[in-house]
Amino acid sequence: MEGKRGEEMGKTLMTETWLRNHRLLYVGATRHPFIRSIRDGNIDLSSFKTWLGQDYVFVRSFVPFVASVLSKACKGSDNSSNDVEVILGGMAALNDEIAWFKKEASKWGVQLSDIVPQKANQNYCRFLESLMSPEVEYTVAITAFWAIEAVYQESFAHCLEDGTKTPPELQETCQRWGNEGFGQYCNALRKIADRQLEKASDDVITKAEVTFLRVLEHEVDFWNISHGGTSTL
Ligand SMILES: Cc1ncc(CN)c(N)n1
Repeated sequence: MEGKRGEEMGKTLMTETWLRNHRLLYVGATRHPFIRSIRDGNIDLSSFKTWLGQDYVFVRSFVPFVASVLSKACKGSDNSSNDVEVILGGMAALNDEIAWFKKEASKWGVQLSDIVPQKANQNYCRFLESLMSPEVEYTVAITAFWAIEAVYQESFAHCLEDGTKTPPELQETCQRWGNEGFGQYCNALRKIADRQLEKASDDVITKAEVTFLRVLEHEVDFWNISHGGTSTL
C-alpha cells in the first residue's frame, strides 16, 4: 500500500510513515488467519456466517460514525466540497453494503434479527461512538475512517490475487471490498487524511496515530470473533 505515493510527491506522507512503523500490526489486521482461510480455500463456512452476522451489526453502527465524519468535513475541511463528495460516496457504498448483507444472509440462512453482537464487536462499536464526539477533530475522525475501510479493502483484495483458492461462493464477498473502485475510494480517503495531517498540530497527529493503532487492534479482534480467537482489548 505504501511506496510510490510519497515518493512521487518527493516527501514522505504521514500515513506512509505509520504503515512502515506499525507494519506488523497492519499485516496482522490485513492478513488475519480468517482472511488467509478464505484465500486458501479452507474456510469453515460456519465462521463465515458468524462474520456475516456480526459485520452486519457493525455496519449499522458504522453509518452514524460516517455521518459524523461527513458533518465534520462540512465544518472543518479546507476542501470541503471534495471531502464531502468522497465521504458521501462512502455513505452510498454503505447503503449498498447493508442491502448486500441482507441478501447474503438470506442466501446463507443467517437470521439477522437474531444476531447478538459479541464482545469485540460491542467494543469496536463503542470506540466508533467515542469518535463521534464533537471534540474529536476531523483529522482524527477521517484517519479512523480511512483505516477502517483500508483494512477491509486490503484484506479482501488479498483473496482475489492470482493463484488463490478462494471458494467461488465467496468471490462476490471478496469483490465487494477488494474491487478496484473500492481501492480508489480508500486512496481518496487516505489522501484527505494525509492532507489534514500535514497541517495538523503535533498533538492532533499523535491522537490520529493512536486512533489508527486502535482501529488496527479492533479489526484484529473483530476477525478473531469468527476465527475462535480471543479479544486483545
Ligand atoms: C469490521 C469492519 N471493518 C470495515 C468494514 C468496511 N466497511 C466493515 N464492513 N467491517
